[in-house]
Amino acid sequence: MSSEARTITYSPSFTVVPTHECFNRCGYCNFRAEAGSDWLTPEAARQLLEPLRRTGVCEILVLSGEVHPRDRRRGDWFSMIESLCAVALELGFLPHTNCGILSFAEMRALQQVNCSMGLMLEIESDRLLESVHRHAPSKIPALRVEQLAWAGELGIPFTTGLLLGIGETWAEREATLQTIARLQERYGHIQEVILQPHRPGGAQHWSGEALGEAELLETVRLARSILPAEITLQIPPNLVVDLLPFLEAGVRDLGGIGPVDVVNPDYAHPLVARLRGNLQEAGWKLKERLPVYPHLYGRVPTALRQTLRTHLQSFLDSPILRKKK
Ligand SMILES: O=c1nc2n(C[C@H](O)[C@H](O)[C@H](O)CO)c3cc(O)ccc3cc-2c(=O)[nH]1
Ligand SMILES: C[C@H]1O[C@@H](n2cnc3c(N)ncnc32)[C@H](O)[C@@H]1O
Ligand code: MET
Ligand code: SF4
Repeated sequence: MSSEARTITYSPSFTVVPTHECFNRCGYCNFRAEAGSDWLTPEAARQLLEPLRRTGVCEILVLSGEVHPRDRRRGDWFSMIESLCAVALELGFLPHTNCGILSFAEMRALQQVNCSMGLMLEIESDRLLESVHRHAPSKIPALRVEQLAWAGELGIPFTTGLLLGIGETWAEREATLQTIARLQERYGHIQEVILQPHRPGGAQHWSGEALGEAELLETVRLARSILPAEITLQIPPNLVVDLLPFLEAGVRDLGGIGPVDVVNPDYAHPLVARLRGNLQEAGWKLKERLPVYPHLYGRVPTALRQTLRTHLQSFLDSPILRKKK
């Protein structure tokens, strides 16, 4: 393999949670809280983000619980997320938002203040609406497929993925991957697919077990055989013991790495320096990337382009990327 092929990327990121409040109750969720839990104000967001300037963080990952589209507080919830992204941008960061199901107008509005966005397809199976997704209307597969198509129509660089080990069959995994491949063929906006193994935490209702690594590895191989080559496969490094077999099977990205994984708070992210060292010993080079992949830079709103260029320049200037003399 050429040295170029032995590169694996990650995004230096920091996660901000507008609210843990969510009207869905996914059986596997360790993140959600009941209505009435705190919402983040733009002032609090500014205080949180200000100290992160010039620390190497590029991406602000906005991950949120959801307020029902027909709830009278939906407008306020949406405005909170929009202003949070605006604050992040103003401070020189690049937002990537995954706040669940959006109306077409909401998605278009968030596009203006995000360099990419995301929504996990999870598993395209109506059967799961009787188990883990029984109380989660946002997880109706047809709704989520429509969201991915809307993002495509709007030309938003997009991250999606599968949540694995939630009671799905191999046929359902395959069908989910095929749907993503079909959407990509039509719109070309999907930059990466996360293969997210279910990991149990203290707060979830459902008592399912963790997905085994051998099965995850098999799924990576399946994904690589179904998805077009321009879609990067991502595995969260804090949810597997040994990354190397996954890299051999075609994983080329580790996603956002920051102080905490708010979705799986019991699983600490590895330290980047340590990860870099371990990967280097195995012949892999760990490299920073922005929340948008290079072939989609052209789809980033013009108002965000200067910030994009600034971060790219700082990558080029950083000592670890400087060429050996
Ligand atoms: O640290 C995490 N980052 C998560 N991310 C962050 C992701 O790794 C990066 O934001 C993207 O690679 C963009 O840079 C998600 C992004 C999405 O669009 C959709 C789902 C996730 C899920 C997680 C997650 O569980 N934990
Ligand atoms: C943000 C994304 O996090 C994933 N997610 C939610 N709960 C868990 C869990 N216990 N283990 C792994 N991933 C999870 C879902 O796929 C969601 O879409
Ligand atoms: C912890 S999940 C955060 C994103 C959103 N609520 C979803 O499930 O798609
Ligand atoms: S996974 Fe997302 S949609 Fe489901 S309960 Fe948790 S926060 Fe809500």
